[in-house]
Amino acid sequence: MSILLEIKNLVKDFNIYQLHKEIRALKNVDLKLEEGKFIGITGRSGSGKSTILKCIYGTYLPQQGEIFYDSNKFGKINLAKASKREIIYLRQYEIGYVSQFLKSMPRVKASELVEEALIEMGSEKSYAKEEAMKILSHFEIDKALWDSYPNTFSGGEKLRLNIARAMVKKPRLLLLDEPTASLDQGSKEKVKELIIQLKAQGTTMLGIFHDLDFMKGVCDQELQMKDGMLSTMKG
Ligand SMILES: Nc1ncnc2c1ncn2[C@@H]1O[C@H](COP(=O)(O)OP(=O)(O)OP(=O)(O)O)[C@@H](O)[C@H]1O
Repeated sequence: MSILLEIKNLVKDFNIYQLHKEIRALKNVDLKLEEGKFIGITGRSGSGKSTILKCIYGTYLPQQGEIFYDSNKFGKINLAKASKREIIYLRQYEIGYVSQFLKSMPRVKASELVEEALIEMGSEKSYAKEEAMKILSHFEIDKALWDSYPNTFSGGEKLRLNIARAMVKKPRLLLLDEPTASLDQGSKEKVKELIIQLKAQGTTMLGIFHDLDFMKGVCDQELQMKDGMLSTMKG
């Protein structure tokens, strides 16, 4: 199996200027993710888990280290040094990110939000509509809501919509930032089913989960984050 993502010696500091303080959120993090595999990261709040994903997704720029991603379009690319244009391309076509928070757009209906994710990738409108309907049904988002604006949705509905939008694209690499944090057991199971399906279709995943039971059976490897360092789970 080939390596899809390789992180070497990643360091990320945050400067809190008002407090004249510097936080080292990531301390020499290394990670290797094989194509088609799913690595799960656990760890205490504030240990640096989200920061890793945000560095990969290009939201944060690390101070040191490399994030090699084997892109379809660009070949092996260091995401820590990629241009804005390259990051935008990769977000559109290859790398997905699901967090607990929905980035809804004003006056875009729930179904359109999902359809647009596919249209952006070049899908036909009719195909996008069909796929959007399938995934919204899978996540049991009430049909009455499909034509509504998500800013009025409940937290759980927003979250399920967010997951649907990222997963419908079947990205090559999917980053999951505690996507099930505030979901009930039934919705968590739906997410799990889709993760298993996506994996079977070849999506590689790196995810953060607090719920260790959820990770069982879906992750190929579990890593633990502690004080900005990543290690293999024991026991
Ligand atoms: N944008 C930022 N500016 C300043 N400090 C930040 C920023 N993002 C994260 N940090 C700090 O970096 C550290 C790691 O944060 P991170 O969000 O990666 O933790 P986490 O393990 O994902 O936590 P949680 O499980 O609570 O989401 C924390 O001390 C946090 O306060």
